[in-house]
Amino acid sequence: MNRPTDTHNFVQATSATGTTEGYMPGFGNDFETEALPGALPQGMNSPQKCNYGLYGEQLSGTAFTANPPERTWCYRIRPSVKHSHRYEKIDLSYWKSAPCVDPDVISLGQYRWDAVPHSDEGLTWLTGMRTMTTAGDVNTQVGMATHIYLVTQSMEDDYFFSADSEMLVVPQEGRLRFATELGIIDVEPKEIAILPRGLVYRVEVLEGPCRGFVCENYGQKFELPGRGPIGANCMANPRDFKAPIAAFEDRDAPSTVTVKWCGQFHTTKIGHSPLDVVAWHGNYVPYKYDLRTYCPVGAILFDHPDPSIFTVLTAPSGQPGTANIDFVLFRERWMVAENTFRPPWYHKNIMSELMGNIYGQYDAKPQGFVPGGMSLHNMMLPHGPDKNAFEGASNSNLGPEKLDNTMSFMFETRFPQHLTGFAATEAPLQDDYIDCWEDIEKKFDGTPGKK
Ligand SMILES: O=C(O)Cc1cc(O)ccc1O
Ligand SMILES: [Fe+2]
Repeated sequence: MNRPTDTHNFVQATSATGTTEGYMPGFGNDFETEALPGALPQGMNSPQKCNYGLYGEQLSGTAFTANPPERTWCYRIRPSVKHSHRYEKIDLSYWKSAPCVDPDVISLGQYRWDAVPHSDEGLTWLTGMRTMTTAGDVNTQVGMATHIYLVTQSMEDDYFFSADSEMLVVPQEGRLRFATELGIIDVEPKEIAILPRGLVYRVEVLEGPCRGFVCENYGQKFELPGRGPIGANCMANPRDFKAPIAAFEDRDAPSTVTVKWCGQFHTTKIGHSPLDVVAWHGNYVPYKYDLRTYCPVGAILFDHPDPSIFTVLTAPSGQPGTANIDFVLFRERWMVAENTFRPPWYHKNIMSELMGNIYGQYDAKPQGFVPGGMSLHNMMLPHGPDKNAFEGASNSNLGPEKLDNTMSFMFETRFPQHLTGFAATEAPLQDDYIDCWEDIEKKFDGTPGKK
């Protein structure tokens, strides 16, 4: 029943559906999985002695009394407290946390970047993380950071967890493996992965170089948005979210565990792989989601709805309806609205909008917003279609039109986003971005019906 995987001699459970796919379907489910038969206690969490000599350990991702509480019970070869050194601070100077306001940087502005290029330097998940913006405050667990990752090297005997954040990973190039305490998640472009706060993992390169975007969520976890009148179907469907089946390695090797904690990085040494959870059950899990399964709902007669209609996941704040972060997807879809200016309208927004292009062309910006590139339209800063998009969309024949080969996304937060020094000076900022609106002409001449 159990099958070893190709790397590091993992022993992996069989999936709930009896296949060897490696994942169990469902968002927010209470899962159970074991990589060795009988490793998971039944009917109780803390038997006096666990089978196989395993140690029971609970990972709590919400307050005990949250509604619903989220936690996972792990049955592991060694408890995670076993480490041989005090934590030492280490410097990962490109990975920033809020509050991070550089007095030499002006965050007020409309900004756009080309794809950050790879370098010759070998970079891992930790050394290759490049923070672009930060918002809120990591210490009070509100807000977020956005990063670009440039990864060419696997972590070998090095492991990581973030006590600060849940990480939403949006690959744009290459394939990555997240070997986690709870199992293995492989992702490639058009998929996303979510790594919960506190979960230990190692990141391996399956096919490099790898580039992508990360939203580091300091606040409450991402959840599915309320569906309101849309009802039970379409948008992101719960069954398309996949949690890994249990997989463990029993490996003694000098190893490090790096911890991100209150914006700082600390490392300790252990003598074994911490990916030694043989069985687990619970609802606090890493997961992946295939963006191609997102079923967009939109305007089918006239006008252009707010982009909240394309929300895949939302991380709530304490204020109902006002997210800490929304993760919004602009993917292939039909445009059919009659007598309508179809691209996004010109607007100012209290939320700040960080966008990334996974592939193709975005309708409001036919040029300049390139795959791997990002743009930032900060709190209350006007933006909208560039001159070409405006002219095209206000003069085209409005038959049904398929927007094909297009996938961009937005990390939208209630907090203003501050640029890092890297974003302002090292990343390929397009100095002429605001010129895309420069040639917008005055058409008004006092004549009604002017086109
Ligand atoms: O600015 C953007 O391109 C994102 C966006 C898209 C949309 O359809 C409506 C509003 C909005 O902010
Ligand atoms: Fe916008």
